[in-house]
Amino acid sequence: MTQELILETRGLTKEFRGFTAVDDVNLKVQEGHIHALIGPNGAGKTTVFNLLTKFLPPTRGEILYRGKPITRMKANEIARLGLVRSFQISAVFGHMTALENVRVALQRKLGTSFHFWKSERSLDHLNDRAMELLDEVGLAEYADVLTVEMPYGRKRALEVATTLALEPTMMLLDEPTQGMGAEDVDRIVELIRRVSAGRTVLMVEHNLSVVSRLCDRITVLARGAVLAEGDYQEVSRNPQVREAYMGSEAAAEEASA
Ligand SMILES: Nc1ncnc2c1ncn2[C@@H]1O[C@H](COP(=O)(O)OP(=O)(O)OP(=O)(O)O)[C@@H](O)[C@H]1O
Repeated sequence: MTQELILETRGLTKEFRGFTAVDDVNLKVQEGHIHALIGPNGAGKTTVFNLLTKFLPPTRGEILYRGKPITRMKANEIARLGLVRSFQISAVFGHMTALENVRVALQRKLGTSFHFWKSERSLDHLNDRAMELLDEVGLAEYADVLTVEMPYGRKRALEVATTLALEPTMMLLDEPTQGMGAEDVDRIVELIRRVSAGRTVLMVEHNLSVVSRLCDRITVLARGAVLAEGDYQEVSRNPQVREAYMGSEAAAEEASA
């Protein structure tokens, strides 16, 4: 079996004024996997995600994509290499229809190619492709609906469609099921499974049932460092992982008491 790494971090560290939020993290994501980053509150998941997606510069360490350093590249540069962060809902335009939003994403991908705009047929082609992408995420019937009028779960699916427009090799998803009811969660799980075919996915996810259903490999962070790594069976049996989660639950209960 080939075990090609697509994304790797070496000694990734982020300090905020002396506080180490991410501490010497060596992450290895295998090509084709759905890989989850989990951990109790404050473990550093979001900070790692923001380092990988270039929202934050690391204090130390390296990020490699397909063996090449991307540590100092910008978000749009890594997107061109195929490493794409799913857009936030705030980046989807509410006053546009679902179809128009996907079209804008496709246009963004085409960017500078001026010749493209000269032909009526290319615009038709753009519409066809946008429709295909909507269909892929189960939103064909929402094509002409204004985004602002779409239910929350459907907006997240639209966000995935706009990400797919950039033809990612690897997708980075930040809590894709956050704030969703059970029905939407199931739909997004199926969607991620479907769009992960032929791709690699790295996701930060709080919902452990989602992680157990979807992920090939899981990295558990605690206090900024990697606490455990393995498949769901392995990490959920790990006593240190259980303790880290229980500790944080007890702390949360205490805080809300
Ligand atoms: N910009 C910042 N300045 C200072 N400290 C920060 C900053 N961002 C994050 N931190 C701290 O770094 C630690 C890790 O935060 P992070 O948000 O990455 O954790 P998380 O695992 O995503 O948590 P949660 O599950 O609660 O979202 C926390 O203690 C947080 O307070």
